[in-house]
Amino acid sequence: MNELLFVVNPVAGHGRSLRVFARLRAVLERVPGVRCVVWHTRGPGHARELAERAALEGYGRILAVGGDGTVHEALNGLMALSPAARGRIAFGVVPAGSGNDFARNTGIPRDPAALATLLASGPASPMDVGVVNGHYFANVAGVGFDAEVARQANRLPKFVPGALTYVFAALWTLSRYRNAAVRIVLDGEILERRVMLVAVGNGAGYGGGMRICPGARMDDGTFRVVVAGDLPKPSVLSLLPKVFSGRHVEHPLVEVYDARHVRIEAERPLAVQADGEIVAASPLSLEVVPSAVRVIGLLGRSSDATTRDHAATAWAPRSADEPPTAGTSPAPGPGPVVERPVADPHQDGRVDTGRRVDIA
Ligand SMILES: Nc1ncnc2c1ncn2[C@@H]1O[C@H](COP(=O)(O)OP(=O)(O)OP(=O)(O)O)[C@@H](O)[C@H]1O
Repeated sequence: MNELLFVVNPVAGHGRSLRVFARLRAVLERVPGVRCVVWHTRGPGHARELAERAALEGYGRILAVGGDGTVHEALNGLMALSPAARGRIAFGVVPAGSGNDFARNTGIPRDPAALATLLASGPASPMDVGVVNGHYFANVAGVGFDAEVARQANRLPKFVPGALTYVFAALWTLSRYRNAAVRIVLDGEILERRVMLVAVGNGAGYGGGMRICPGARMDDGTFRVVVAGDLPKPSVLSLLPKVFSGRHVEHPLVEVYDARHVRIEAERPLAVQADGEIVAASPLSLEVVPSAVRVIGLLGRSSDATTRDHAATAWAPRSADEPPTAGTSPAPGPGPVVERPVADPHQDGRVDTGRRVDIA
């Protein structure tokens, strides 16, 4: 019997998650040999506990039902396990939140029939996980304007729908935000800048489809770091819509780097967001845990394929022992599962030089 363990956040997506899950479950229950086990979260932080417990109880396919906050919590639960225990688990998401950027970044289909097939029997591939000041994240961690937007978005009334939450929060924050002087260390290379934000992407997007780190791949062992410099407010306003296509990186004050280890110090304490949750204040240290978990989805088919491919043409060549880049990966899509062991976050001590990526 193929047992799927669902960790359902009943309040995600402003309560939409229960309806989304009911539809999916109806499809799954018609699939021979599949059994759904459903655990509901009871409050903030509970998804973390449930995901860890599910793994310890031996469930092999663990699915978070909710948005990026639920994924973030469940992922942190899995990262509490040993690499060997994590390696036995296929983790996935049923997108039922407001933003659903993890689902977007991992190419999860919206159609319930396609999703049911993928969750029940689709391949699981190794995915990197980021860690910032001890908190694991799947998509993007950041400091500066974006973290302030996340803080405001989390405080907005729940009737504001989906991506609009972030647009409202961004406009509100813009009216009062001041850029900050920061020192950024990218794999040993130091940058000193006045910035609007620094976004460190394991995945490409956040905020309901904003491709803040276009070209980021969750399976390449590196972060894509976007440093948005001392942009005046009118430029921010004109750049905001471009973030949805990833074209903001063409602005001369926006720099893009690849790095595995990042440290950021700021002139004043800045809130740090990871997957849209405020997790710390600056200074912050981030590193990639390569192939940390196995995820169900089509990692090579993230929704920013066009921008990613555009960016990949300018990537610096890598040495033979490095993971494949976007430009050298095999064609994305279902196929043999690549079985690589999951990594121990404390064993990847490699330090490399941050690479500037010329996007324009
Ligand atoms: N039973 C519960 N009651 C109240 N809050 C909960 C419960 N279970 C989980 N939560 C909290 O709900 C919050 C929102 O969940 P989540 O982020 O998944 O949905 P969302 O905000 O709609 O989606 P997104 O993050 O993609 O915009 C999380 O921060 C989580 O801690």
